Formats: sequence, structure tokens, C-alpha cells
Amino acid sequence: MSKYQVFFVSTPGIGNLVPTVEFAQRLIHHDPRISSTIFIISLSQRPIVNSYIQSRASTYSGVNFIHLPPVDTPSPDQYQSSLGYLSLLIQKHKLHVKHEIDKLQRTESDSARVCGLLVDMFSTSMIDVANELNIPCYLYYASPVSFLGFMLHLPVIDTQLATEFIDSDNEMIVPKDAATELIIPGFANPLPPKVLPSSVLKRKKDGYSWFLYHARRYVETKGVVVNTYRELEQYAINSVAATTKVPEVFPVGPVLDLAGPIEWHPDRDQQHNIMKWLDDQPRSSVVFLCFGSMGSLGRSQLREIAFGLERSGFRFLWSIREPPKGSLDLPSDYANAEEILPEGFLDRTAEIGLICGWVPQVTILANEAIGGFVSHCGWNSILESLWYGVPIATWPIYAEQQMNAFQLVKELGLAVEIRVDFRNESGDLVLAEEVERGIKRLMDGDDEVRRKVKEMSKKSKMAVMENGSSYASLKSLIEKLTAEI
Ligand SMILES: O=c1ccn([C@@H]2O[C@H](COP(=O)(O)OP(=O)(O)O[C@H]3O[C@H](CO)[C@@H](O)[C@H](O)[C@H]3O)[C@@H](O)[C@H]2O)c(=O)[nH]1
Repeated sequence: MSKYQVFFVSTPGIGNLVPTVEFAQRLIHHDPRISSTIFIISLSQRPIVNSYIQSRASTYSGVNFIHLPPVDTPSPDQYQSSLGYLSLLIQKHKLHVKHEIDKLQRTESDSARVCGLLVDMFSTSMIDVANELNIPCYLYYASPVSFLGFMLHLPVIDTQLATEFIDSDNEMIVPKDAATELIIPGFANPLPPKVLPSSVLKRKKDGYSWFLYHARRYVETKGVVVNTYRELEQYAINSVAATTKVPEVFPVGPVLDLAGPIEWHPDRDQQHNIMKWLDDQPRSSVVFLCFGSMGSLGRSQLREIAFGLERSGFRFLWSIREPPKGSLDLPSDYANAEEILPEGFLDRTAEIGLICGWVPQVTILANEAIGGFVSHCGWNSILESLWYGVPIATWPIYAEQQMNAFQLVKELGLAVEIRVDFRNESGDLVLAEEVERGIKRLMDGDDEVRRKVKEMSKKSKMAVMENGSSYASLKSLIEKLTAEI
């Protein structure tokens, strides 16, 4: 019988959910006195998320999942941003979460003590529940400490808006002085404003006020548990600890689902076929392109990539996904990708390339045929690529990915740049020549980046081994959680 209960609240995106579930599992693996329960906010239009949860609920027997019941909200399309909709949805679930924890607390009070509520970066309204039930609340962060530094600094930037930042139509945040760059905790170099998340730039939209709302609440927690490791984010961790009011940072990563993606995909045969193709390719010969669980690019951009790939002459494995229809939907696989690619492209590249939809990314990165990864720079993708020592070429498209790309290229020298400030929604286009140049540099141009990535790969594995830095952080977190109050 477990003695300690830890609860998690996670928003329902693969990028957040997978590291949360893996961490819940890691906690109980590390200390069998603990049991983990995750509250799941269900969104019916996310089949890949639902199949992931189903699979993990049946394989991770020590992790419990509680599906929160639907709540009344206006249609998601009536909100200015999906973050606004999700944040309100989470607020509406507060009572239910409180009720469930309270119920468990009462029924198990003799055998198990509820010792922590871990909420993700957009579930901060749940801090109220922890306070009402007198449970320590921690933030569980699936993005890097550098981004945490930015979020902790956002309330400061907000107070400077009127005096130091202005724009012509009073909507976008840009410095008054065009040469101004932002000094942000977590970054050694000043940050160009154009790498800020687009929801933050548009300060009149509700995305901005929600970012600010969550950012202000971070300091109310006991600490932030981050899916990162000291060896990767040493500067960011020290800088955030020294210059912000965050109570404590626990770098416990990398927390990855290494066994996962084929197992939990609804169509396993399709995923196995991709791996069969890859197994037949020579070592380090294939460039892999994938833009995350929520990423998709427009047709003109896909055509530029196709021409760039063809001109580069490298073998490729390219995940292409159709843009979502509704505001909360995820991209889907094209029924016929041929229709959107340049005429004859598939025939001309049949010997060297494979086009697919959703791919088993971690399994692909582990395959020795992969020589480089063109990535949107979601934090999980970065951690996975570094784990396997695969160099990245950066092509961020949304969320905090531009900042992640900046950190990788300019701060850490761990990636080559296709772009660090690309914005999907701005109509920006990366031309075929840039794609070709980026891929050539990635695949056989930059030995220094490749060497550093291989070194970081070793360090990432050491961090989670017994006596590694993340292992020590996890131990310290558990000591805090289980300490008698
Ligand atoms: O075809 C695919 C696409 C994705 N993945 C996996 O899905 C995850 C994607 O995570 P991530 O790379 O972090 O990207 P997003 O899905 O875009 O994640 C969101 O959440 C991350 C963590 O907070 C942020 O860093 C991102 O910017 C945000 O978009 C990774 O584990 C991938 O291996 C697959 O297995 N197959």
C-alpha cells in the first residue's frame, strides 16, 4: 500500500502529457511508497492523445488516470486563442479536482497522505485547490528553464510596456528603440523581441493576458520541477535562481518515453513500415523532418521544402501533416500527400525518400540511419534528439520554439540554423535555397555542432543515472514531498 499520493494536472497536448505521465511513472519507480494520479482534461477531437492515454493507462499500472467530466463552455471557436479556452476549461475543473482529492484524502487517510499537487504551466489556477486542501503545490514544466526565466520576467516586461515598448497600431510588443534587445533571466545573450512567442507579442489578444496570468502565479508554488538537466541548461538554471523569485528549480530530466510511440499509435503496421524503410538506409544518410504534434506548414512552404530536399541530394524521411480545421484540433495525416507536392517529386525521389504523416519520432531518432533532424524545436524533440546525439537544424513555428531555437543555436552551439525566428502565421516563407543550404550544413557541414551534440548525448544519459545531477534533484524533490509537515 502506498504511503504518499502525488497528483498531477496536465493540459491535453502530447508535448505536455507525455513528459508528465513519464515523470509520474519515474516518481513511483524511484520511490515505491509513492503513487501517482493524473487528472486528464479530455478533448474528444484528439485521437492520438486519447490513444496515448489508453495505452499508458494499461501499461503503467502504478499511475492512475482520472478523466474529468465535460464542463459547459461556449464553443472553442469563440475564444481568441486555444490557450484562453484551455485556461478557462481548467478553471472550471477546479471544484471537481478538489472534490476528487478530498475524497481520496478522506478514504485513504490512514494509509496514504496526499503530499503534492503538480500542475503544468497553463494549469496554475489549480494552485487554489492545493491551498484550500493544504497540499504543497509545484509546477511541472515541460519547457526549458530558459522559457521559465522569460515567463517569470513577463510581469516585469508588462510594467515596462508603456514606457519602453510601443508599436504603431498599439498591438504588437516591439521596443521603441529598434536596436533594443531584451535582457531575460535564463539567457546569456540579449534576446531579439521577434523570438518571443507570438501570443505574447499580441498584447491585446487574450493569449497575452493568459500568459501573464499564469506567469504571475508561478511564484506562488513551492518550486518548479523541470524536464531539463543541469549539464544542458547550467547557465539558465543559475541565472533564474539568482535573478527571479522562483522558490526552487528541480531539473529532473530528460524525462522521455523512449519505448513509446509505435506502441501507442492506432495504426502500428503503418509505423512499423516506416521503420522497415529506415532500416534499409545507410548509416547517417537520412535527414529527418518533423514539426511536432501540433505543427503543420502551408502548401507553398511544403513545395519549397520539397525543392530544397531534392536539390540537397540527401535521403530523407519527411513527416507532413495537414493543418487543423478547428481551433482545438490537431493536424491530421494527408489522405494523399502527392496532391500538395511538386509534380513528379514523389517519382523522382522514390529511391531516396519517404513521405509520411505521424511518425514514431523517438524510435526514428534512435535509428543509426538518421544523420540530422530538421525540427520545430519543441522541447521534447530537442531532448530526444540530444539523447540520441542527432544534430538539429532549427525551424521553429509556434509557442516558445523560437526561443528554444535561439538558445540551441546562439547560446549553446548545439544546432545549426535554418531559422530561429520563423513564424508560421506571418506568411513568412523559407525558400528552397535556404532549405538546401541548411540541410547540407546539417548533414555534412558543421563538425563542431555534431561533436558537441554527441558530448551532450552522453551527459544527458549520465544525468539520470544513479548519482547523476537529475537523479539527485529527483531525490531532493521526493525528500521534500515526503517530509513530515
Ligand atoms: O509525428 C510525430 C510528431 C511528434 N511526435 C512526438 O510528440 C512529441 C512532441 O513534443 P514537442 O517536440 O515538445 O513538440 P509539441 O508537440 O509541439 O509540444 C508542445 O509542448 C512542448 C513542451 O512544453 C513545447 O516545447 C512546444 O513548443 C509545444 O508546441 C515528441 O515527444 C515527439 O517525439 C511523434 O512521436 N510523432
